Amino acid sequence: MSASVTGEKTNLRRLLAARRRDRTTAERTGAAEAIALHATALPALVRARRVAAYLSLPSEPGTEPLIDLLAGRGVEVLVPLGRPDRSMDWVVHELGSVAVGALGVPEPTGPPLGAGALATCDVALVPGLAVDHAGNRLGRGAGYYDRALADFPGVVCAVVFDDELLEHVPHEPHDHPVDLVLTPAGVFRPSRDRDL
Ligand SMILES: Nc1nc2c(c(=O)[nH]1)N(C=O)[C@@H](CNc1ccc(C(=O)N[C@@H](CCC(=O)O)C(=O)O)cc1)CN2
Ligand SMILES: Nc1ncnc2c1ncn2[C@@H]1O[C@H](COP(=O)(O)OP(=O)(O)OP(=O)(O)O)[C@@H](O)[C@H]1O
Repeated sequence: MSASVTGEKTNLRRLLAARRRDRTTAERTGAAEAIALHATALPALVRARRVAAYLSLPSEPGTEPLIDLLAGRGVEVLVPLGRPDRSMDWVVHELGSVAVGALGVPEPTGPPLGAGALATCDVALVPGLAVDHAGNRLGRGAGYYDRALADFPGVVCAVVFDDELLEHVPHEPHDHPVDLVLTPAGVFRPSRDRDL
């Protein structure tokens, strides 16, 4: 069963990546702004003192307006550094200190705090290619986030485009479900009970 789920994930990733390539700059810019707007009213983020975010790739819904908004409110924002062993380290996000890392992902250049810094965050904003109505998230297939979130005690919030909130996403036992989904259309609260 697991081998077929892995294959289903690969096929779905391909389809979603192709869809992302077709999005216009206007759609991406609009999505980034709308996501930040919805985040302003999200209680988990309003309460948060420290938030784990990520610096978006051009293909992803942009996180810059959201990070600026949080930082403007005095929230401390951490962003990840991918390590070769597929763990993530965390760095305090500061304007102007970003370089493109080995995976093509924008990465902070400040001092790393260690993998344990994630556990000190109230909310983790996580990238994904899709999320389903039960909160199952499809990532890039490297397992960075599933590994990091395995013992995360805070609120996990995925950020995706509207048409990436799907009825069903193939998932495996190691996949860490998300508590919330932010899309340009608003906030979605997955109901785990629907994954029957
Ligand atoms: N913005 C962002 N930062 C992130 C992640 C992510 O998905 N997005 N990660 C989540 O794990 C970690 C880095 N892991 C990654 C694993 C694979 C690829 C990858 O396959 N990149 C493609 C290009 C993807 C694109 O442009 O859309 C490639 O190199 O071909 C990238 C990052 C930590 N930081
Ligand atoms: N908690 C974990 N401990 C060890 N290995 C893990 C863990 N979670 C996932 N993996 C491994 O990582 C690989 C990729 O997993 P998966 O396809 O679910 O990634 P993904 O959810 O798409 O990626 P990401 O979590 O980075 O967004 C799999 O081989 C899986 O066994």
